[in-house]
Amino acid sequence: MNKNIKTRKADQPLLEFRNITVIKGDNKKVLDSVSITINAGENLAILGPNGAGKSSFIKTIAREYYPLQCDNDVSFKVLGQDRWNIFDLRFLFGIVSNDLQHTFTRDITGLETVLSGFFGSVGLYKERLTRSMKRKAAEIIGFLELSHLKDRRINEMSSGEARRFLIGRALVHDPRALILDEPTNSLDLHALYKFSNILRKIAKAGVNIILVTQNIQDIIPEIDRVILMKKGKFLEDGPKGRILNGKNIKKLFGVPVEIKTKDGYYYALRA
Ligand SMILES: Nc1ncnc2c1ncn2[C@@H]1O[C@H](COP(=O)(O)OP(=O)(O)OP(=O)(O)O)[C@@H](O)[C@H]1O
Repeated sequence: MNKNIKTRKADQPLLEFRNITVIKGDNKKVLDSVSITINAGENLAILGPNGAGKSSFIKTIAREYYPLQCDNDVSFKVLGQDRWNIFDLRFLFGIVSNDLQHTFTRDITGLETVLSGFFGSVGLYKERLTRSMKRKAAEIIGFLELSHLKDRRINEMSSGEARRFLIGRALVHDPRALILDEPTNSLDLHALYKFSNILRKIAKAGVNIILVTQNIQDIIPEIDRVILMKKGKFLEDGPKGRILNGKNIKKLFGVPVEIKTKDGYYYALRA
């Protein structure tokens, strides 16, 4: 993978949110006074049950959702800056969500999917492709072990394959962090293992991973920090070994579990 894709040093935190509250629908606090600092170079997971507010948190990073500004002590900064051009911000964070995947239903090949990342479009129209764009897309596709599928239409791929192409699309801009929203949804065991290995490869190449999930076993060994989220709030935030215990997981999902670890992965077994 291109050296540029490695983490670039930043003297500011990648993201600094303080007291972020987002209200949606019928006065529902989808985020309730959330505070978090993410430093450059950190890999983290946000773990929580359905409806915890995980996707809303990602939408707030992407500025699809905006926080209330009722309090002076609200911070909504990315790389030390409050104001952002929305496109710059979305290229800074490579966001791959199930919503995005649902927009890729047309006859777009894997290669076109990745190339469309340069334009923030869904597939290619009359965009001018440069040689360096083509070179970079081929490099990323090779890195993600997808070369054999590059000419296949995305709507004729398995969920796992399509998702990897969407990750490729997000990587064309050398994002500071790759934000993945429930990336293992609908993957079978084989696809899950494959996906996990590819994610580890991306993290080892120096791309920071922000993984949002409801499955403990999605947390790859390269992720050290875990945040537990429920009802729009962050309940716990810290090193994985301290946070992932039976008591916390019961608090989160309401079921008694025993936590086991193997080869750097964590598993919740019914207690
Ligand atoms: N635009 C919106 N309008 C109304 N309610 C919303 C909106 N966005 C989110 N919500 C509500 O906020 C809560 C949190 O939703 P969100 O999708 O962020 O949770 P989640 O943790 O990602 O859940 P899941 O794991 O099921 O995807 C849910 O109750 C959801 O219905």
